[in-house]
Amino acid sequence: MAVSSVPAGPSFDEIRRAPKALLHDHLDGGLRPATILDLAAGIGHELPAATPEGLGEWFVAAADSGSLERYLTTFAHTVAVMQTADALHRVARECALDLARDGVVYAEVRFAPEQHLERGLSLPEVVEAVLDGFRAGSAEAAEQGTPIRVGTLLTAMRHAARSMEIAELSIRYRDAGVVGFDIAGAEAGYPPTRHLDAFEYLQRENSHFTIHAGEAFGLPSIWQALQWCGADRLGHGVRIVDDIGPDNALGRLAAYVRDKRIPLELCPSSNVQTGAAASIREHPIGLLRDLRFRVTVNTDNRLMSGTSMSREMALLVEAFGYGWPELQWFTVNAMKSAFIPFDERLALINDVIKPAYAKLT
Ligand SMILES: O=c1[nH]cnc2c1ncn2[C@@H]1O[C@H](CO)[C@@H](O)[C@H]1O
Ligand SMILES: [Zn+2]
Repeated sequence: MAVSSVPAGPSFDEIRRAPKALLHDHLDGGLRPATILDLAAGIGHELPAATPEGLGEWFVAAADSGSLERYLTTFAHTVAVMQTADALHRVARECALDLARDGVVYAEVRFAPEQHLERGLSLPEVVEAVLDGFRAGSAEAAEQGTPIRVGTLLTAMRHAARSMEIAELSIRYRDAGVVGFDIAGAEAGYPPTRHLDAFEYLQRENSHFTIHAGEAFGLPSIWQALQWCGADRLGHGVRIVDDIGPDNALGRLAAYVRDKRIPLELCPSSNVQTGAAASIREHPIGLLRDLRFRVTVNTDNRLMSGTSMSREMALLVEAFGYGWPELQWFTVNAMKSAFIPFDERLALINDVIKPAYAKLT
């Protein structure tokens, strides 16, 4: 008797070799565990584990907390070792190399300059060290045959009061590698409208920004981010499903998000860890894709989730049975939603992404 078998989806290794685009990745959430150990030893910072494997496991377990607030406490250890120009340069260089090795051809990596001033660096020194590190890592990646373009987003912390300064910093460095602005941190109790002056300033400067919204808090946060602050994209935005009824009827906000093609920077593993989704299989990404929202797949924090772009895609292949057409769609969606100029986005889509997926499908 012939055994019929379901054709297997793309394997992890095939996904790794396919070009991918990443819009939501935190620099201080993606350090190599060995680098944290090395940098911590140099400054006498005490860590909860003594080996790279042990430390990697500690981050994932500690971040697996069911709450965004507890998840965010793990960043104390990464931010602590990123307080000198050398350390920032190293972390940024390694980030570009790690993403390139994972097959990411375009990445927007974000971090909060205001969190790196503990040992005397100024805000411009922080930004320059990171931009230099990305340049060095990207140049090495190109030499190794895995070219990557890295754009930087400057994040302001939503509980703090420096968003205007950080917005100005993003404009000062807009021609040197900074492609946009973001706000992050605990969501409940810190609505994005606290930073309205910064967003209005950025709009007047014809700049781009995304806002973490609809992750730990629901629709009001998404509505404010879009209709008060003017965000170009939503960091997570996963709770937009709260505005989708039975029979998939869209409420006015969900309809607006879909009609205006507002990009959703979805981060499946991170959402499971913070409790925004019960499991990958139950993650709203399946529904949002079926309804043709502008869905993108992202890592958020590779260290805290023990993940990579390839792993996030492989998890979706496993959970939802996706094949190359869906993975290409996510990748093109991300590229269309990037903050670099239109002609550069188009070049990556037409010259890099589409030809590679054409060979795979
Ligand atoms: O998923 C998230 N939601 C909100 N804030 C976050 C998330 N991941 C990281 N950060 C925050 O962003 C800062 C700058 O990179 C990190 O230090 C962390 O506090
Ligand atoms: Zn994030």
